[in-house]
Amino acid sequence: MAALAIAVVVSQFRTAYVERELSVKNQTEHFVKAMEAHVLYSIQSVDLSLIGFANAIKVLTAQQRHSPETMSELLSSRGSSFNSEYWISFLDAKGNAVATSTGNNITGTQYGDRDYFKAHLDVAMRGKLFIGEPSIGRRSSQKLFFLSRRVESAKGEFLGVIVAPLNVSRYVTVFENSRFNSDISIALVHGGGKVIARVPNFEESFAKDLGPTALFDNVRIASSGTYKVVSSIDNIARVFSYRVFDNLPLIIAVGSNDAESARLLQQNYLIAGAGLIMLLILMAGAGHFSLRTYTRQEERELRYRALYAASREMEQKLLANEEERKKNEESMKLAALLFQNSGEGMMVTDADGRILTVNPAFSLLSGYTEKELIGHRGYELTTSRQDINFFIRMFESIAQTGQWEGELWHQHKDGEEYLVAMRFNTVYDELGNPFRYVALLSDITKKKASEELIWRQANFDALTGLPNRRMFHEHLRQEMKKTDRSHLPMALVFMDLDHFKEINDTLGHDKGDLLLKEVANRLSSSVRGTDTVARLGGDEFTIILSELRNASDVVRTAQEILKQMSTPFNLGSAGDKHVAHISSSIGITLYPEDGADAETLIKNADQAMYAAKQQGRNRFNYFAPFMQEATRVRMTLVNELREAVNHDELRILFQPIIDLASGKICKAEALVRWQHPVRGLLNPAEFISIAESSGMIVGIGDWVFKQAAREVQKLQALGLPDFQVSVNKSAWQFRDDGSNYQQWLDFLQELHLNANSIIIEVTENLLLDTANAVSERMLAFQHAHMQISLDDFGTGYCSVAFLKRFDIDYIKIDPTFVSNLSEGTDGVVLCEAIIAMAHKLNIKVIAEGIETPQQLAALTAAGCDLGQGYLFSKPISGEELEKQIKNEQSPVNNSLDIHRTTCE
Ligand SMILES: Nc1nc2c(ncn2[C@@H]2O[C@H](COP(=O)(O)OP(=O)(O)OP(=O)(O)O)[C@@H](O)[C@H]2O)c(=O)[nH]1
Repeated sequence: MAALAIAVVVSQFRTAYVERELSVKNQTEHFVKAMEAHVLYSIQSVDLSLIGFANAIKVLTAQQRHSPETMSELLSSRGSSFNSEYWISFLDAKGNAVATSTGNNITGTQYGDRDYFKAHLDVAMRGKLFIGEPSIGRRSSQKLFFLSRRVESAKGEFLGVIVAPLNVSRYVTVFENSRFNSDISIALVHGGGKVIARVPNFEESFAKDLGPTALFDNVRIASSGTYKVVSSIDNIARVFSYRVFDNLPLIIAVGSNDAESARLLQQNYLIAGAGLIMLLILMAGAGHFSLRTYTRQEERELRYRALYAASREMEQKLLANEEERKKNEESMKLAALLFQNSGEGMMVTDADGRILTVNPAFSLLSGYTEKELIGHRGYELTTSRQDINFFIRMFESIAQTGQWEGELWHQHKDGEEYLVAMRFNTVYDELGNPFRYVALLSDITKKKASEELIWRQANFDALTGLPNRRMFHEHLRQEMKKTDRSHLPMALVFMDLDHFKEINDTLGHDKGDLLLKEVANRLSSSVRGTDTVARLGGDEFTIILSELRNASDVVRTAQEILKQMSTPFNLGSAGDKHVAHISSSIGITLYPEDGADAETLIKNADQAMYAAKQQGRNRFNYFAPFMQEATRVRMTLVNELREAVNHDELRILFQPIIDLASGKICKAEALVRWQHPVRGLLNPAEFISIAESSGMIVGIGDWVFKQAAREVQKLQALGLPDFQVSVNKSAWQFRDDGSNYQQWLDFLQELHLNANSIIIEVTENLLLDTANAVSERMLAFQHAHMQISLDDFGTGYCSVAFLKRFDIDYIKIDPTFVSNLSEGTDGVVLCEAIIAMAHKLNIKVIAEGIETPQQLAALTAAGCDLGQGYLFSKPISGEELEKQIKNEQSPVNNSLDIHRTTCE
């Protein structure tokens, strides 16, 4: 039992001892934490002010930085954010005080010897907080320690130190209030060894060097810990817990005196040694002690818990603030980084618009260094392209909204002008007055140029530089609106060059381009500067004659354009003379008379132009409503003709050509007809021009050629191996790429026909118009041994030289000459002359439109070789032709009879 009792007592004693030790340790450790939290919190809030001021000073001019008034104003401007426990001073790069937030005059006081000033001379301190050793203030005589930061320019140049001396008494008060037990000591110690604040015995301990004490022996081993030592300050044995602040040269040490506990502990030992009798009492005493110890423990625990809760709260607050501080610091760093490294130019000016700082991108943009720009006004960089009103509007916007955004021209240091996109923002002070202006700029010269290029490409014709169709439509709508307001009429002139395709074909596309450019120039100079000349495409141009005061102006302009277009164009250079002759056809519509909307107006002008073409070109035409009807009819006909080709409504007829010497049919001209379902049989005059303008002529021409070839095959098979059929080939077919020429030859081969079974009939004008491409095609036909016949001879201006040049086989005297053939008239003389000339050139002559025996007689007398006309036969079907030829081959021959009768 005794053994048991002793074991219980020892165990109890041990438990109490361990508990006490643990509780003292816990208590000091928690104190340490709480105090550290408090100190950190206070330092952090001061440091935030330091960072803010360091950044503010950065953008000041040197003059402002050295001005005690300016600096004092700046430093005291945030007076509300700190109280008398600390103040903020700025020391210049030599350690001389410039100004302080208290407003006291400290200018010139030297602080160059202070540890914090010396520390900041080293660039390694950039962006770091330095805590200086505690000392007595040089002017305030207060017990202080110092928080400080290096101040640099944007380029990293050392400008001085911003320092916050902190009165340590604030810590003394806090520490004192936190002590619930006079045994407890709390000390904040600088990493260099000196005591910043300590309770108790603050006065004696301030700035005392603890470097050689047990505290630093322990600090050198670990950043936190607990040890027991007799204090060198008050000679009391304490359990000390300490902790070195993270990243700061500060240590907090809390000591707890456990003398009373030690005394009670000793009692326990005595009782344990008094013997068994006393065992129960001892046990009770131990219990009592235990109870008392517990009670005191509980008390302490409660106070500790309260303190711990407060410290946790403080810790959490601190953590939150620390996070905020870190965030602030981060965003400031980020802002500084952005400022330095941004590709966008940045400029900060003071409230008067004087440049305080610019970033490297701005220097790159402007060509000026920051140094060269500081003190100047932002607008000095702009060019005269902006007028005073531009700046007035800009300043108004800034004054009203604090912002401005827009584009303006700047001039680079080298003189070159560049366009910038600029955003202006105002930074206000606490009173809401503009404090700084921040401008962000980027060079958009190239972007603008390419946007402009895209815009030009979308709105202007690349060849002539005139507005294109799109731009024209826009102008037209605007002008129509103007007319609606002014009630002054407006005319739309639609001009299309005549036979421009032939310029391309004969002179080449490049010369065609040159001509179009020159046309654009001539048009522009034929109208007023306010009129719009546009190129719709190809050889189509439009002119808007706006706000016409006089109706005759339109006629005069149209006439001037006709004149300008028919004046020869010199398209060559000095050594290469190319003169092109052309003309134009013009259609005119008036707004609002001829159309209420742009589309109608253009469509009607086009119709009027088309009518001018139909009437023979080189003329102008006003739009008239009947043209709409004509257009409608034309469109219907185009559609019907398309159907006609598909529905086999085309017919081919043959008009016999008679050898006047023998009176026999030796050739025939193939003539196309359209068996219209409603209108009956139509002559080519009624649909060929439609076929040409719609491009259907090519297909129709091929079809005619094949029908003619098949017929020749049949006729030759009748025993006339030299029989020939002529087919008309329009200028359109020649203008076409001519690719079907080889197909025609292939087709003849398929039918086992010689190429000269077919005669190609062309008109005089084709020869006149052609030079290269068309003549090549003509020669190609001849090369393949097809013969060429020149239709309508005498109606045009074909010269003898052309006849030779194209090696023409036949000329056909136009029916107008033949109808004039009565004895003694000019007609006879003309026919005789044509025939004589043709024979001289080895060309045979076919007279067309012979209707009377007299005509036949005159032509035969003049030596004409061949003839066709109603006197012999109307155009007839292939079968009828075959029949006639068969008839001829029989003993009774009607044609010959006619011939004989006539000749007799
Ligand atoms: N050189 C050149 N030719 C072009 C250009 N654009 C279109 N053309 C040609 O211009 C010609 C326009 O022909 P059209 O107006 O249809 O006919 P045209 O020969 O003038 O005859 P009409 O208008 O009936 O008198 C076509 O041959 C086009 O290939 C261009 O930019 N340069």
